[in-house]
Amino acid sequence: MALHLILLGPPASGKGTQGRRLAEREELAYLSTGALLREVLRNGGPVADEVRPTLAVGGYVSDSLMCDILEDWLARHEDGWVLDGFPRTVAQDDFLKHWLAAKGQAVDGALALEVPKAELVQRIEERVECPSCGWSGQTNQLKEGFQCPSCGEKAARRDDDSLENFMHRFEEYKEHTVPVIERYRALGMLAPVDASEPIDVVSKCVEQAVNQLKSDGQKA
Ligand SMILES: Nc1ncnc2c1ncn2[C@@H]1O[C@H](COP(=O)(O)OP(=O)(O)O)[C@@H](O)[C@H]1O
Repeated sequence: MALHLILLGPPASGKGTQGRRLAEREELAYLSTGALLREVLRNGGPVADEVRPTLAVGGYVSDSLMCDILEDWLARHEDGWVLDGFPRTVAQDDFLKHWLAAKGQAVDGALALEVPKAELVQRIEERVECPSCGWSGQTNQLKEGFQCPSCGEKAARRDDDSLENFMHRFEEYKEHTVPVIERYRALGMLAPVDASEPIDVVSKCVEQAVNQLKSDGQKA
């Protein structure tokens, strides 16, 4: 069954870590729109110039550009996916629904990772990412010499992980993404997950939530 799952939650709630694990377990494609945008920045060009000022201050990139990027990615991944970082606004959610509906498909469910703000701030201070393979985690997970535990290349803090930038992203999240979460909750398609627990515990909860979403889907 080609599952279409979306992962919602504030910055640093663990969407990258859990999204990758979930996609691997379910044999689905995985997209982190944040990682994709950071790759665009590294490669340079007109799109990089367009998004750089927004990313630098923790703002959301325009819906039209994000939908264009997604349209291209979705067309290349038709066998099911986990989306991390999209839809981040109600307009992006409308786009996704229409895109899937045109193919006779729909989102199967949304997972919302929940973490208190104070804990998010702590995580941001310790967060690192591997520019080579996209792995994301905490500094204490790195191997000696700041090496990525997944591919061995050098990991680094993200340019946008200053406290000020996080605060702006968090406000954007409350204003634009929480309404998306409420939409899925109202539809009975939201699985909230306590993501303040250790990584393996959260993975287990995500697995249970996805199994529940699958069996709900079979009953519907
Ligand atoms: N769907 C999207 N719409 C608008 N902006 C986005 C979207 N996805 C990613 N971004 C931009 O990329 C940044 C980093 O995203 P991400 O890596 O998911 O980090 P986090 O969830 O920790 O903020 C966001 O703060 C935002 O500026």
